[in-house]
Amino acid sequence: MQWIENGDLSFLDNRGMNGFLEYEKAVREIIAKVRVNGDKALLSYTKQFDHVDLETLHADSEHIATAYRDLPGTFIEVIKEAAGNIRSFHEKQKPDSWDVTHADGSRLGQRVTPLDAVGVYVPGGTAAYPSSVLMGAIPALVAGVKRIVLVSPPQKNGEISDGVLAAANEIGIKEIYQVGGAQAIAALAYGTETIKPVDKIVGPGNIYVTAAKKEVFGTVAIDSLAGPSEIVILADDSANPDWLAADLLSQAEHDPLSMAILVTTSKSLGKAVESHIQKQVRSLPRAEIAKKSLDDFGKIILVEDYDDGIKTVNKLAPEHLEIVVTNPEQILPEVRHAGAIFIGAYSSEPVGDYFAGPNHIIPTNRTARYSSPLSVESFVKRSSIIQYSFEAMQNNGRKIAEFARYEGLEAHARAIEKRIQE
Ligand SMILES: NC(=O)c1ccc[n+]([C@@H]2O[C@H](COP(=O)([O-])OP(=O)(O)OC[C@H]3O[C@@H](n4cnc5c(N)ncnc54)[C@H](O)[C@@H]3O)[C@@H](O)[C@H]2O)c1
Ligand SMILES: N[C@H](CO)Cc1c[nH]c[nH+]1
Ligand SMILES: [Zn+2]
Repeated sequence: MQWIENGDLSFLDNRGMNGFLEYEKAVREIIAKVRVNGDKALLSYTKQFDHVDLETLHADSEHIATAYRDLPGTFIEVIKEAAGNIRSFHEKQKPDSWDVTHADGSRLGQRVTPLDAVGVYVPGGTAAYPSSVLMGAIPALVAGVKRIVLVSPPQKNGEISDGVLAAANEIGIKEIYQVGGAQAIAALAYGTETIKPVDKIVGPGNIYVTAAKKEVFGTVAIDSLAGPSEIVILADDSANPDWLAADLLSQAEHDPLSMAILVTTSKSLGKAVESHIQKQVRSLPRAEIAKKSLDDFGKIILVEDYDDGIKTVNKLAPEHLEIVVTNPEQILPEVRHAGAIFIGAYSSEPVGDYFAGPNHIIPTNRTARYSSPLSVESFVKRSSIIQYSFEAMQNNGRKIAEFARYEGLEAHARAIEKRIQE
């Protein structure tokens, strides 16, 4: 991990969307081929990139039954409980339609309607993510989306992961295709013989998936350009270095491009966290990924005091922020930019990844400055309702016509004036 003791955060300039450029050409070609060759291109790319020769794009419905047989019953219970927590949290986010009738009889309002069809991308290249099935699809279910399509690449054994299928089945998602990468995004956006297009694509994925989402944006909506996972921990001497090391590793193990950062007022804590990381990383199955991520992007940033720490955190605008200081409640109101904020020693980041209820699809790459975690809002749209009465038109028509004429739009003015009584 690199130590930063002079407040220099210029490393942030090298993250962000710059990396997309080198993948854009490859991804454009994949999308173009899917548009022309449909299912045939999906099957051929799955063979090329996932090394699986599929007979069908549909997830095998018999496999759902065997997935249940092969998974431990305790894990199914955990999926059910996590799904319940995620559903309850998202139920609170439901936006309401409203309208107001004024004294002159005019009615103004806002009507909220769910999207018709959405695609949920569930990553599956280097690990399977049943948790992302729950996080991607439950807010869509709560919003009332009728058609939810799940895509995820087949695993090395040639099939979609048991856990992904079981999680989808638990929440009633039936339309599932075993295809991933940029080709899956192209299919969701433009449609193929088997996969009918959707209106919005959500969910995280690797650089190919994200570059493809950027490319199809406009034809469909997307949730965000979610980059590799990030964690920032703001800690003082009161924190347990062994636990902090474990939390930093939890995100470093996702991807060699993940970013794990400790911001601390205590040099001795930093040193202790560093040595715990070295001890812990060796025994991790994904040690190589975690090591690469920490070597390339891991940082220990030494700050003068809490104020300096908060300023640093706000500049980093991380996906996940843990606040592990003596009095975290004092810090919380000062945090302006962070996707999810975990408070105190027991709120370890994986609590949010799997179980607590808030969504784990969260803005990365400093986009927490202006965007929010995936939510029920992501799956609805609003229509404005405008109903003018005779009286409202007589009271306001002349003002509207004046505004229109100022803009040089005579037809607008006349449309209004036809309705005004002399
Ligand atoms: N933000 C979140 O909520 C969240 C959740 C889970 C995972 N993640 C992130 O999602 C990512 C998952 O990545 P992954 O790779 O494991 O799975 P993935 O499903 O995103 O990508 C796998 C696909 O990439 C395509 N691909 C691989 N090599 C290619 C190549 N050379 N050319 C073209 N296409 C290629 C293949 O089609 C393959 O199916 C990680 O970065 C992880 O951190 C984020
Ligand atoms: N931490 C990831 C988001 O950055 C989400 C996740 C899924 N499974 C485990 N973790
Ligand atoms: Zn995680």
